[in-house]
Amino acid sequence: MQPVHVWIRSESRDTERRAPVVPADVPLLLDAGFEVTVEDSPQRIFETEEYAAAGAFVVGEGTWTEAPHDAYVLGIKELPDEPASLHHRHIYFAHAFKGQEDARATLERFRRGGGRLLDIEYLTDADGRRVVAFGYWAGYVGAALGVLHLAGRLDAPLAPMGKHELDAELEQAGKDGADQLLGLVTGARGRSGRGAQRALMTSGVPITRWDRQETRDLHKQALLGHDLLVNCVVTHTPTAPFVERADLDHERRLRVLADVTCDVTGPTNMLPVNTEITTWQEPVRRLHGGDPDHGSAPLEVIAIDNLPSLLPREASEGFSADLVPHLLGLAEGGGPSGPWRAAGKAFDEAIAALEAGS
Ligand SMILES: NC(=O)c1ccc[n+]([C@@H]2O[C@H](COP(=O)([O-])OP(=O)(O)OC[C@H]3O[C@@H](n4cnc5c(N)ncnc54)[C@H](O)[C@@H]3O)[C@@H](O)[C@H]2O)c1
Repeated sequence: MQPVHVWIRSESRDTERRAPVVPADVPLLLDAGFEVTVEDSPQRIFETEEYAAAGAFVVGEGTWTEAPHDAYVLGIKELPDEPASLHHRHIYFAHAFKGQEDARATLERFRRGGGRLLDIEYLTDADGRRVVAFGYWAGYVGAALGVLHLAGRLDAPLAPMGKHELDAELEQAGKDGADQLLGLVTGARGRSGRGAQRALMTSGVPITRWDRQETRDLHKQALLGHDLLVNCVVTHTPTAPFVERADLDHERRLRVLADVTCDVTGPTNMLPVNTEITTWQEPVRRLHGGDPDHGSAPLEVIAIDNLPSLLPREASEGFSADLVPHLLGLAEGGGPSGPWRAAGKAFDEAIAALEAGS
C-alpha cells in the first residue's frame, strides 16, 4: 500500500505564523509510515530546520501545486488565488460551505480541477461535534485583550507574541488594579470559555461563569454588573441576546465586550449592539458614549476574528496535538476514519448545491 503523504504548505496570508503540524509531532506521522513534506516558510513560527531535524522532507515555498497527485496538502488559512483549478486533496479552513464571500469561487476551483476539500471545520465525531479547533487560545487571547484594554495596557496595532510576554502583561495589569475588575465569561464550559477563564485568572480577575443553565433565565442586571463580558457562546438557535441597544442607557458597570465568538452578522449574534469585527490595527471600537448622570460608562467592543494567530506557537502546539491523531486516521484499513468521511460528505453536498445552482 502507498504510504499516506502529508504535504504541509506555507501560508499565503502574510500575518499567519501558525502551523497545522508542529515539528515535535512530525515523528508521530513518520513512525506510522507516513511521508511528510514541509514547504519552507520565512513567516512560520517554527524554523524549517526544526522540521528537517524531525525527519520531514523540505521543499520550496508554494510548491504544493507540483506535489504528487495523491498528497494531502495541509494548511490553515486560504490558498493563494492561483492556480484556477485545484486537483489535490486539500485540508484547511476554507470557509466555503455557508455561502461566505468567495465561497463559490473556491468551490469552482475544486470542481474545475477535480480536487477535494476536507475542511477542518467539518471534521466532526459521531455526535456532530468538531474534533479539532483553535478555540482555547481564541478565548485566552480574547479575554486577555479585554483585561489589558481595561487596564490601559493595550497598544495597537497588535502583533503575534509569545505567551510569556502576554502573561507578564496580564500579571502586571493584575498588580496595577485589574484584579478589582469583575469578569463574566459566557459559554464558560466550552473550549474558548475555558481559555478565557485561564487568562482572567492570570490577572487575578474574579470570574463569573455562565453556560446554558445560567443563561436560561437571563439576569440582565447581574450581567450589566460586570466590567468585562467575554462571550464564548456557540448556539445555532436564535436565543435572547445578552446585550441589546436598550441595555446601554441603564445604570451599568459593563465597559468592555470581548466577543470571541465574532458571530457579528449572523441571526445568533448574542451581542447585537455590535455588527462589525475589529482588527489588529484597531482592536477596540466605541459602541456607546455612556451617560455619567445615569451611571452608565462608555461601552467598547473587541471582536477580532483571528485571535489565535496572536499566540502562534501555543495555538499551533494545541492544534497539532488534536489534529495529528486524526491525520493518522487517514490511513485506517477501511478507508479514512469517521471525521474525514464527515468532512468529505460536507464537501460533496457543497459541490452538489453548487451544481444545482443554489
Ligand atoms: N475570534 C477568533 O479568532 C476565534 C477563533 C476560533 C474560534 N472562534 C469562535 O469561538 C466560538 C467558541 O468556540 P468553542 O470552540 O469554544 O465552542 P464550544 O462548542 O466548545 O463552546 C460553546 C459553549 O457555548 C455554550 N452555550 C451555548 N448556548 C449557550 C447559551 N445560550 N448561554 C450560555 N452558554 C451557551 C455551550 O454549552 C458551550 O459550552 C465559536 O463561534 C468559534 O467559531 C473564534
